[in-house]
Amino acid sequence: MSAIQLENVSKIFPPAKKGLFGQASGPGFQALKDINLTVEHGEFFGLLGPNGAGKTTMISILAGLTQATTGRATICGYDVIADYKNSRRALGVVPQEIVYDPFFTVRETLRLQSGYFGLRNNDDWIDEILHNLGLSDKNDTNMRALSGGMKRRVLVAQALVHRPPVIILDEPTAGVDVDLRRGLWEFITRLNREGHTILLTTHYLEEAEALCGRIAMLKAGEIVALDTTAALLERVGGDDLEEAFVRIMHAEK
Ligand SMILES: Nc1ncnc2c1ncn2[C@@H]1O[C@H](COP(=O)(O)OP(=O)(O)OP(=O)(O)O)[C@@H](O)[C@H]1O
Repeated sequence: MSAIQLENVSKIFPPAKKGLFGQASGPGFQALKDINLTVEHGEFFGLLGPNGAGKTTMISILAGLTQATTGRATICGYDVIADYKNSRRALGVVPQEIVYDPFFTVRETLRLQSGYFGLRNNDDWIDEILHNLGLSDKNDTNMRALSGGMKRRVLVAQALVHRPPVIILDEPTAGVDVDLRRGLWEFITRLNREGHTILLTTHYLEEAEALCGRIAMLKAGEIVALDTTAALLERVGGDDLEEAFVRIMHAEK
């Protein structure tokens, strides 16, 4: 049983409705085309692709936030639709968008998140997460009083409160300073060493090159490369992953 599995997953977003009677304005948009992907337990996996390639759509399907039009997705063997509760329990997602409740402090936010998973007395683990993300001194700070980078740290913390075996990070280092980047990657690498499966999307390709054992590249909803980072670099050539990425994205199909 794999950590993450997508079998023949396609996603067509319905067309926007317009007019008095809400007529469909077009054929809809195909964001994912017949995706087959397996991530094994313990992998540090990179999902790369240009803006609009379909990365967030794929993550939303795995998190049960968007339904695939066709195909099937599982987390630790749990179907993301039929067995939503178990699949969601096995997964921690750090979303790309910064969303938060402005009425709570950092600790209250994390206690609330723990409550969603039925976890009481989770403060020891919350303390450890806060420490590792450099947030200990923001414990009692209201969410709206945090800087953008600090709010992002809280999103990471929220994804980890229930100690999920699979962690998906959707561009977690966008807009965060060098210190947090380093701290965050140390912490995530440690979690990976302890057995957590990590799926990361990022536009910082040097981060992906340093961290990910295997990489999938998405282009216009299709997987155009899938291999170990080392094999990709060797096969495509170039000095680094950024050059390999550019070559793959510009290659004719
Ligand atoms: N709710 C929606 N309705 C219609 N189209 C959508 C919807 N959500 C996403 N799309 C379209 O699907 C495509 C894939 O979007 P997605 O957000 O998955 O890309 P991405 O690879 O995560 O991009 P980025 O790197 O910019 O975050 C885009 O063309 C986007 O406009």
